[in-house]
Amino acid sequence: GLVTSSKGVATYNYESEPETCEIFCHGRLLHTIQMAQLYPDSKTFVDMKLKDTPAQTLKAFDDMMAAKNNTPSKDDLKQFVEDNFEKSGTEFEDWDPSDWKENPKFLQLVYNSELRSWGSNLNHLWKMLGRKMIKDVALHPELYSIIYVENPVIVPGGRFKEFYYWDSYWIVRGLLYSEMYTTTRGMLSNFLSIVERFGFIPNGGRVYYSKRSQPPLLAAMIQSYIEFTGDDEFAIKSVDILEHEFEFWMNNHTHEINGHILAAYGDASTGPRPESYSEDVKTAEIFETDAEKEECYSELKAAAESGMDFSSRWFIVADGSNNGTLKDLKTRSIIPVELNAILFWNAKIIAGIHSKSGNIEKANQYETKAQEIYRAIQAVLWDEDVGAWLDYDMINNKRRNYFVPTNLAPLWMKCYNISDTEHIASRVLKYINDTGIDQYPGGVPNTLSKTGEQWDFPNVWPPMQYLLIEGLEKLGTKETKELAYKWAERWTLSNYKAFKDTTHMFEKYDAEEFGGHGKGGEYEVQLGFGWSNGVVIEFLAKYGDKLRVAGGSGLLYWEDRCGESVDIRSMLRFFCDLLSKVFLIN
Ligand SMILES: OC[C@H]1O[C@H](O[C@H]2O[C@H](CO)[C@@H](O)[C@H](O)[C@H]2O)[C@H](O)[C@@H](O)[C@@H]1O
Repeated sequence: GLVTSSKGVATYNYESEPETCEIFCHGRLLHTIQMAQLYPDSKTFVDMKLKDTPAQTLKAFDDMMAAKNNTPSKDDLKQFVEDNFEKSGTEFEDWDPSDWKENPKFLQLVYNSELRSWGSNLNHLWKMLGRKMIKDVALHPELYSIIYVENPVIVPGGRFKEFYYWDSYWIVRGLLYSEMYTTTRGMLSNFLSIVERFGFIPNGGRVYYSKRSQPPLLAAMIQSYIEFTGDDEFAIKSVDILEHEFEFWMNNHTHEINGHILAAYGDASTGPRPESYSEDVKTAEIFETDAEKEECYSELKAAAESGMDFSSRWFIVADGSNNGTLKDLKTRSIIPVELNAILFWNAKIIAGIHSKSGNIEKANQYETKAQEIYRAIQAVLWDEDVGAWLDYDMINNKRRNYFVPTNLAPLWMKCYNISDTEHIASRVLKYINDTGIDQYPGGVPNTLSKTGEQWDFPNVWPPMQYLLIEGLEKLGTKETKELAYKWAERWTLSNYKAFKDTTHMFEKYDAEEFGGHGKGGEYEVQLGFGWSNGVVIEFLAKYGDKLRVAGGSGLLYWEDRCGESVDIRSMLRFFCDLLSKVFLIN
């Protein structure tokens, strides 16, 4: 749906939506095909290309249904899909990024030759993950579920063949370290044009994602691009659109809590998620009325907007705890820490761009907005006793004291009283100690609840490790910096072990196993993988002078600590350590 101009109030316009939504977002055809579960992955169908217009396809569908007395067999439906759709993938053409470099400078910052050569592999992976759309998508958007963008994009990988909004933040940072400035700028221009078309950035680059977003990190991507290139002009030209996206969130996603305005995730469509249709129908089966089922679908889609689909983080049961299942999702009633910290960041970045261009009035206006969000976060979400910011439950009017890495998100964008740094650092370190999150060999788990959902224990997610490590690093005390390095080392070496064992980078990893990959949730773990590569490239660039594998600390060191894969060398080292201690004591 198009929206008002960038000077006006940003709002959804539900009237207009992409034409292929008739096929891929809602309606009888989508329902019938997806409920037949023709493919192991529900996303397969909604990524296909139409052979004829949506209207003709719907007519062919109605004719087929009539001919089969409205009870087609699975084979009839398979045949219908084969006759009327093409496999996905035809929307792309080969693309070799012209700005790709064999030896970006970050590689020279990596001391260890094994890790350097891995960094070079990761740099090569950008070529595998690049996607450029054929012009036919622009000429005939009514035949595709993919949203046309002019410039090639780097995608997450596996089943995720289109851009994903928040993934792109870590992808863009990796690309910047790889010095792929043209590709980065192209991706940012795509996003800016999408805000102009949709009023906000959809969850991913498909029409079926077009009524929900993801954590709004475009301003932060532009800030990263400026940091690396010094291209202030690009930011100044983009600032109206950044304002538009910011106002969209503030106008459509906010709630008043104790006199403060704070945002929550949501969604503006009806029905199950098209890409996981039968899964959502099954989850909602337990509800009797259509209205209750619709509420359940909205909660599922709001959780998808958060990027953490799915997690006990969003469960609220009758006693107010998180001890539930997907039927207990109450995402829309929870004020999430990171979303508000990101909105604070947006306002700060916009203020900074205005002050660069000399628009002091606008700079002050956005600085004031940032301060309002900061005050709201401190008043409603910061918990002095706990030592962290906590999500807020609007049903029970209380903070939710459950560990999620995002409880420390404000450290990442310095959304706290800087003159209070020492105090915050000591509270936060105590929180880390109290929650026991530092005890896992494969990284900090997303939550401490084991539900089988992919954003719960024991899965560890690259963007969350990044957020924690960056936050601790920015806090800047000796202890927090040491912990940041320890976690960065563990993360990088665990990813390296997984890569050595499998030759793959994974979308998520396993807290309980050094070098183990994640699992659970509604689809198989994906390979590729955009944000994983981006995070590791940044850690190699930042910490590569200290990181070591084999011989020194590295893999052996971490595996010893996990009590797994203990080999002869590490056993010897253990006994040597023990002997030296005995001699020292005596
Ligand atoms: O198909 C199920 C869900 O898949 C996506 O979510 C997961 O992958 C995304 C791409 O890496 C990532 O951004 C998200 O955090 C993951 O949970 C998609 O974003 C969901 O909307 C979709 O329902």
